Amino acid sequence: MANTSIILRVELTHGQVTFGDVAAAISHAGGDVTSIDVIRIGKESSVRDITVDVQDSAEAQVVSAIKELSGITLINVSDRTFLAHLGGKISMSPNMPIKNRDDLSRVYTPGVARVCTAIHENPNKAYSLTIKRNTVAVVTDGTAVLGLGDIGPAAAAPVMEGKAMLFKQLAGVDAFPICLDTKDTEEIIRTVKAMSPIFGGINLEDISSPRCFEIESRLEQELDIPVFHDDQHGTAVVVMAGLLNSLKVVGKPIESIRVVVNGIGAAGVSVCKMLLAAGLNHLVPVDRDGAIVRGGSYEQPMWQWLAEQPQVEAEPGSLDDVIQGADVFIGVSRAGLLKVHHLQSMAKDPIVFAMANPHPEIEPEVAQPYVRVMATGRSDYPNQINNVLCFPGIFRGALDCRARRINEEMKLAAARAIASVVSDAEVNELYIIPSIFNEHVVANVRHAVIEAAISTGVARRIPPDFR
Ligand SMILES: NC(=O)c1ccc[n+]([C@@H]2O[C@H](COP(=O)([O-])OP(=O)(O)OC[C@H]3O[C@@H](n4cnc5c(N)ncnc54)[C@H](O)[C@@H]3O)[C@@H](O)[C@H]2O)c1
Ligand SMILES: O=C(O)C[C@H](O)C(=O)O
Ligand SMILES: [Mg+2]
Repeated sequence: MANTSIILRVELTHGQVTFGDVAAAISHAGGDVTSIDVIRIGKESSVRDITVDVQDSAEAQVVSAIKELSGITLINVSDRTFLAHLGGKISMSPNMPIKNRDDLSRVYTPGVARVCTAIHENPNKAYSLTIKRNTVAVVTDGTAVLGLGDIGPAAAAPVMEGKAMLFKQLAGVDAFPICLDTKDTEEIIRTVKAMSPIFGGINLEDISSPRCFEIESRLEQELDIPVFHDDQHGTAVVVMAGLLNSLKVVGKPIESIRVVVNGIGAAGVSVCKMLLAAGLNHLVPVDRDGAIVRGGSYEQPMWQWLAEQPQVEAEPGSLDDVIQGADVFIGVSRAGLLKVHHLQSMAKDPIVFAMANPHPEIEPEVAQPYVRVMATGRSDYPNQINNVLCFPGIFRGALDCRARRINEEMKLAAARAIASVVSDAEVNELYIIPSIFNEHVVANVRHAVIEAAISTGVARRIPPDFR
């Protein structure tokens, strides 16, 4: 169940109520007091900020429990998550101060003109003389934002800003959120191409399927910088990493397991492709109308591609049917679709990756008694399978070696690099995937990605540590 942290600003009238009464009321209503700040102490009353951890569902009870006490006035309730978003989460800052006319004439007219001319004469110099070498556009149209669906470009911005923060903090990449007010495939392609000169890479984010496949493949063909749809490949890379380690826990080889992937959209298609490339022999892709079966005929080209793969099962059925006997469930669909009776019908030692965000296909507390390995996309449970483990390091590597594209070899190398951060001695049910704060993740992914880029001939520069 999700926890929120709220701050209650209260005025307590001395002699009528004690702080102990307030703490007891909060605790009784399901909240957990984590800190108290005194804002003002007066003769008659005092004002305090009380920070309370509370489950989403109990927030209203905590607030009304406070209101019911006598001798206390609730001045304000603020939510720390909203406070963290005030004014946006990122900003731009110059690399040097402009202190005098001399500085001005170098960074701006007239000095800048010589630099412009140099780039005009040799466009490659854009990499050494502009932000292109380190800048990624995080592009969305707001049509598949987390599992919230088509909420539009403005509402998508907090996710894109969050991705930009993570790019910078984890990998030093300067990423910029671009939220486009169009859902038209051709217009998105045209716009991204038109703005590409300043960027060293394009991270497509939260664009719904099937348009995302066409947008990505066209941009990949038409641009000479890496284009990477994070929800497809970032997710597949991290799922692969988590699965490699989970299979060690349960002692099953990938060749013999049966995997159900629920939700064959952007993330699901790429997850299926990567599983097949890694040697999976029994795959059941499921979308809203049930299993996508071998030999079936589908309008959506990627579903049709799946229907032509020999490892995809031919037996039709709903999730209820096909989950029976499955070793692994991978959910990249919607909240709440997986039930306890599904888990009970799976093979021994079930592995469940319920990755819909922000609410998984099944809540971990509910699933835990029936599964051997449980993972979600969220940071507040163990085993966070989230594409944030991939995109910072993969772009760090691609930018450092000026890769033309991010190819399959680079993705597989990234998956193995993430998995290898957890050693065989460490791996267990609650630790199949490293934390995003593990300092080895980005470094290992970067290294593996550059190595793969060099060996497959897509690197246009050999970074100093590889010479
Ligand atoms: N943890 C992660 O790193 C991560 C990464 C990417 C996506 N996700 C999550 O996965 C989900 C899907 O993301 P996406 O980008 O692929 O979106 P998408 O819109 O491209 O795909 C979602 C798919 O789920 C299918 N679906 C809807 N209802 C279904 C049902 N009842 N049964 C089976 N399938 C159903 C849709 O038809 C669609 O094909 C979202 O919740 C997203 O937050 C998580
Ligand atoms: O944004 C995330 O947390 C992961 C993923 O990109 C998603 O769309 O859910
Ligand atoms: Mg996403």
